[in-house]
Amino acid sequence: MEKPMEILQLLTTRRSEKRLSEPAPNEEQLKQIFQAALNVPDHGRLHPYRFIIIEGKGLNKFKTLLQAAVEEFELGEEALKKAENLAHRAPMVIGVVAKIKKDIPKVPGWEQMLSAGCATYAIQLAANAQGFANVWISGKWVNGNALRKAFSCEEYDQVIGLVMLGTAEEKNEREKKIQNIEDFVSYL
Ligand SMILES: Cc1cc2nc3c(=O)[nH]c(=O)nc-3n(C[C@H](O)[C@H](O)[C@H](O)COP(=O)(O)O)c2cc1C
Repeated sequence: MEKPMEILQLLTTRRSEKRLSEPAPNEEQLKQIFQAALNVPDHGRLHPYRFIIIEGKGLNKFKTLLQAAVEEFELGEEALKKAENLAHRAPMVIGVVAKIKKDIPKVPGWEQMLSAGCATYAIQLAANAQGFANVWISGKWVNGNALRKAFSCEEYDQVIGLVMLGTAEEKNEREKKIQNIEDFVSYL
């Protein structure tokens, strides 16, 4: 490990940012982000994740997919506005799909889902490490049929995240999240 203190600094101070503008990661920076995602713990080397990059004109298509989910689930006018805002909240979105195989006895679905979750977190950290801000969003629209189809989801797949990526408009200064480690950690 080259610079352990810097890594710890990132892990212990990371924060999400919801107000994001240009620039988003470029091709080289995205490669680093996906290399991080592809190196998470992965039982059976199943690579149970797929990533969909949404930027430029893709963001308009993304908006129609979110709006389709609002209609499909009858979420109402407010959700429609929320969908529109979400599609224009960041210059880039990475959709993360957990690719779940049901027929692998040694690696149940929950393990595959966790691997995909780790990959999503790795995307966030690798983006942070390169100076980009982000937030992991889900919402009811992740189950929308049109979105699932656009993300090439098969029957047991789950869209687990829409990672909004860009540059922080204003730095979100908040206190460290965990106040009392003792509330969460014990010895056997
Ligand atoms: C699986 C998952 C789904 C999430 N979905 C949403 C969401 O739809 N909307 C939202 O505002 N935050 C969502 N969050 C929480 C944010 O990503 C973020 O963690 C939260 O706002 C706390 O900020 P922090 O990461 O700076 O502590 C989700 C987090 C996870 C892990």
